[in-house]
Amino acid sequence: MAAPMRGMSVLRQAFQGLVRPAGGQVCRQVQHRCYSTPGHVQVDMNSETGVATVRLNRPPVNSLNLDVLTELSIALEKLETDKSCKAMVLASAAPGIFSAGLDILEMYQSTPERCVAFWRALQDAWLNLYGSRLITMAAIEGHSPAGGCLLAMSCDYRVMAEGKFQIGLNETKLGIVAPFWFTDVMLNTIGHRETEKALQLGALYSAQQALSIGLVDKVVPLAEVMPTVEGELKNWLQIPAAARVITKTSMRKAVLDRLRSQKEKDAQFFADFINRDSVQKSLGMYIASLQKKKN
Ligand SMILES: CC/C=C/CC(=O)SCCNC(=O)CCNC(=O)[C@H](O)C(C)(C)COP(=O)(O)OP(=O)(O)OC[C@H]1O[C@@H](n2cnc3c(N)ncnc32)[C@H](O)[C@@H]1OP(=O)(O)O
Repeated sequence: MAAPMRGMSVLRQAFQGLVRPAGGQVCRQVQHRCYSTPGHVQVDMNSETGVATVRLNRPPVNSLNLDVLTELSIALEKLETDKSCKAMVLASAAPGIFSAGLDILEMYQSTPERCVAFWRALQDAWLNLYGSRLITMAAIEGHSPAGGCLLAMSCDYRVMAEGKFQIGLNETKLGIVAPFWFTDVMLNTIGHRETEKALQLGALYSAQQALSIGLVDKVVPLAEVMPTVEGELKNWLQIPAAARVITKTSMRKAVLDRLRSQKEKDAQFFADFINRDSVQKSLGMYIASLQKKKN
């Protein structure tokens, strides 16, 4: 095993294959390279097709805390610079869930410093995903509220499982406000009128409803989600990459630049907003309602 390089986190080095994380496995096969770490993001790179599958793996609900977001960001950075990688499928390793969104416990009774660090990690993960040169597809095999919906919307294409699962930006129901860049992504996905309704109501949609407003692109039985994504990828992979990337970049640049130009202000705003007494009270009540659901 290579010695860790100074100035580089062990986590980052592990993802770059320089060190083997304690207790983790780095396995390399002829066609698949899987970076399986004790962390919460699994990357399986198929070097024959150039398609990487990135699975969120933080059971029970893949809530996005500082660690998950940091790992996701690093995984995306690594794939971005891997010349053999052409496409990325974002999926979940936890059954019945894509992601429950941001970890509410990161926002409840946290310190302002932790809130800022957490928000920066979210900003970076999102900038890497929305700004990726890769073809990105979301395989939504379960619930996908709030931050989970943001991740899915930030991909180029979404396939969702039919049935009881829900997707949407439900922030207002928690007494919080979707940040401007969540709104921008939703505007780019479903248009102004639907976004106004969706955000004010904190709407969570069934897969069929999401399909009808263009929030997802295809709805299929659960077992068909991955095969459908793989089939769709074949179409996208046939398009000359440079032309596709320039088109994608030109359509997303304004939204990406809007956040890039005010990252620190946005992080500070989040920390101040989330620590307001009224917001903390709403979050406390929402957490209690999640607990009560079980009893
Ligand atoms: C300005 C900031 C913007 C914020 C954007 C956000 O992302 S805020 C997060 C919003 N997320 C939600 O509103 C989702 C809340 N969760 C649910 O509705 C359900 O958990 C879900 C996803 C439908 C899954 O239901 P299921 O019945 O399968 O699981 P259960 O509710 O029993 O949850 C299991 C345990 O996970 C805890 N949990 C759920 N969601 C979160 C979360 N987002 N953050 C932290 N923890 C979460 C839940 O409380 C359960 O915990 P337990 O200790 O087992 O009781």
